[in-house]
Amino acid sequence: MNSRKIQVNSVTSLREFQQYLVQCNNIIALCGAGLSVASGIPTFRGSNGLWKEYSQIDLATPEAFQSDPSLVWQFYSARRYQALNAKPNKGHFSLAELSQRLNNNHNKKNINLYDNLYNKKFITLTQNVDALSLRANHDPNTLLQLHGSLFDLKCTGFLCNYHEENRFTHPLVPALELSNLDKAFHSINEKLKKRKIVSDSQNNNNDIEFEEVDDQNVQYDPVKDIKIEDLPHCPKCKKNLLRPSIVWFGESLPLNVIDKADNFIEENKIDLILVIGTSGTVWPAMGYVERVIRQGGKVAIFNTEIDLEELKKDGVGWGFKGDCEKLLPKALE
Ligand SMILES: CC(C)NC(=O)[C@H](Cc1c[nH]c2ccccc12)NC(=O)[C@H](CCCC/N=C(/NCCC(=O)O)S[C@H]1O[C@H](COP(=O)(O)OP(=O)(O)OC[C@H]2O[C@@H](n3cnc4c(N)ncnc43)[C@H](O)[C@@H]2O)[C@@H](O)[C@H]1O)NC(=O)OCc1ccccc1
Repeated sequence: MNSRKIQVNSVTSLREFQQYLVQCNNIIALCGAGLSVASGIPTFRGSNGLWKEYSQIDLATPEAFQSDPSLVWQFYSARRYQALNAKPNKGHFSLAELSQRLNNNHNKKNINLYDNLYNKKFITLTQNVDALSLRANHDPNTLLQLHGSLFDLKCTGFLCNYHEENRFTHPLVPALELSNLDKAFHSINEKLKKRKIVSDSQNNNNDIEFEEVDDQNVQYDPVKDIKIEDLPHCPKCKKNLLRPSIVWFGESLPLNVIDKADNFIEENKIDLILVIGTSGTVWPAMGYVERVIRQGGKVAIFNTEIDLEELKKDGVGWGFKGDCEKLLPKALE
């Protein structure tokens, strides 16, 4: 197939993609928020996307945590609660099944012949922090959480390397108890809006009047101002705050994760990268697609929004337009 010919959503493209898939030896899946939409987790930039409501800078940076750990903890505690109450969807399960099938074929009896013959390798690079791929029983050795997880915690102390995986406790501390998720997100939004108004007025040095909102008829509880001592603290050094072990903007990805991904790409000629439910705006995550294309590998995009021009320009391979929860099981069967 000449690389310029782009196939989108046609039966032929699906068959052609599947014929190519079975010939591939080394495959990568790069996932974004679109993969978890069917599990009820909002995207970041979609219509009611998180970063639509709030700016990353206010909540997903070390500076934001430094200046207002109470607000940032309430934001991540609410997302943790949301992810805890979510369930993996068929999109997560089809990737997990592929990881179990391809990576464990050495010691399994019931594998079909060609899987073993071709000794295939598959890794998933997820930008999602909701741990739903793990809960879908994806092979943990080949699932790389590029941006960390809502369920990993680490100490903020420079000299303390404490970290824990905590997938079940909610709330982590009584002060982070939240009555209603939407209300919690709404109140965080209100607080940031107010803060923005204040900062805008200061910048344009005009003083502002806040018409006092009498809270009782406003259906949301204002963001709590949780005292530092009531926030999650490190049980080891007993001094410093714990923080979500999430990669915030301006922070490096986990080095062990970068190394594993780099080694996989350097040691294997990657035949195919599945780009699933991501807007491709965050780096260095998107750099992996470029590296596969540079290696001569093909790209298959699964997204509700497919920009054909972009596809044509890159001459990537395939674009499957639609909900990845429906597309992936069919494409990877
Ligand atoms: C915004 C962007 C321009 N900024 C960056 O990329 C920055 C800066 C930067 C670095 N290099 C650059 C190069 C160029 C430009 C900018 C940069 N990168 C960083 O800061 C990175 C760190 C980036 C990681 C930030 N953390 C996240 N998450 C954790 C937090 C949290 O979650 O709160 S990023 C976060 O946003 C990203 C959201 O993107 P998507 O997942 O794609 O979601 P989005 O909503 O955008 O799109 C959803 C898509 O799904 C589709 N969809 C919707 N429904 C469905 C459906 N049903 N089915 C299929 N598809 C669907 C939609 O159409 C859409 O396409 C994810 O990565 C997510 O993890 N760190 C760093 O560079 O550090 C340096 C360094 C290096 C060494 C040492 C010290 C420092």
